[in-house]
Amino acid sequence: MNKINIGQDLNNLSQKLVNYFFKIYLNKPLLNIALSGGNTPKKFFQLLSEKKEINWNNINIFIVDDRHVSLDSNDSNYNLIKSSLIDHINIPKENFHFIPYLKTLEESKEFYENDIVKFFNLSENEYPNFDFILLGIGNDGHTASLFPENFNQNSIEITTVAKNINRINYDRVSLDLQTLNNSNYIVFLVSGKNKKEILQKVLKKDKKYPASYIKAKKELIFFVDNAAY
Ligand SMILES: O=C1O[C@H](COP(=O)(O)O)[C@@H](O)[C@H](O)[C@H]1O
Repeated sequence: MNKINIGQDLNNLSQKLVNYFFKIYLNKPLLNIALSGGNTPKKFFQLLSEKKEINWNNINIFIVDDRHVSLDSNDSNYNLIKSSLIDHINIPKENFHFIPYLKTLEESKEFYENDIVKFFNLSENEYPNFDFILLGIGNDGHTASLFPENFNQNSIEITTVAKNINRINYDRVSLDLQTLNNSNYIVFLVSGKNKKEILQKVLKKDKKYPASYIKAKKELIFFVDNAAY
């Protein structure tokens, strides 16, 4: 049975999500989290940055996925998370782990994966265990950068790439399915009437869509507004 938390609108939903995140933080003030980009989480990031009770020294922030694009581009998830959250909180520079824009997509992927392996001190065949992951759902059922075209439910990689998919503007690097599913708390944040149809399909676990494969170790919860539900 899906856990769903409904908000009147995106503002109200984002505040509910801050409260949810804060409860997780109170239980475990040392957190390793991964955040998605896109438009939907901006309000959540702003409200989270205003939560003065959070000591960001004890939180490490990773990025769920990013486009292979310069970091100052408006299409960069790094840029979005930095400008709407990181720039407004007191967090040590080394606590923000992002996907660098290197010469090739493969180099960016390798750099990020090495960063994860080192940070979590992983042995071979181990996955990082994030405490909290924020995900979105695209209209095509993608989540992170796991699109119907590049998604492989049997992949054993920590990170993956979305490459040469004609309908998307940029190639991308992403946390892969096993990494996402090895996380404790996963939230899907979904807003707006254009997400209504795909949300119902993902809630019914329609296997055509990568978002339907997400499971969490402790809790998977959908934060949705009235328009999307
Ligand atoms: O492409 C992306 O879009 C999804 C969904 O974004 P949304 O604004 O429509 O919720 C996002 O989760 C992902 O990180 C991003 O790269």
